[in-house]
Amino acid sequence: MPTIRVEMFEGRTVEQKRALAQALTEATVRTLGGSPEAVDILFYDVARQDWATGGKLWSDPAQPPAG
Ligand SMILES: O=C(O)C/C=C/C(=O)C(=O)O
Repeated sequence: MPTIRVEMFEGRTVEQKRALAQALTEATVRTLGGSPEAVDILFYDVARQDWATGGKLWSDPAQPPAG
């Protein structure tokens, strides 16, 4: 069964997660076939202090551009 992991910043509402789960499930069935009951969606809420991009934590204040 397809299992889709969604890692995103914490703070999304349960309504947003419900809507995203529905949309991802529909897209998966449309693309791969099978039944919606075979699709699992796992949500992982990540704190901004636990996520870095380009070597910078998302919880840290943005730096002004150099120059
Ligand atoms: O919006 C989120 O929940 C996570 C976003 C991450 C990024 O925008 C990124 O890693 O660049």
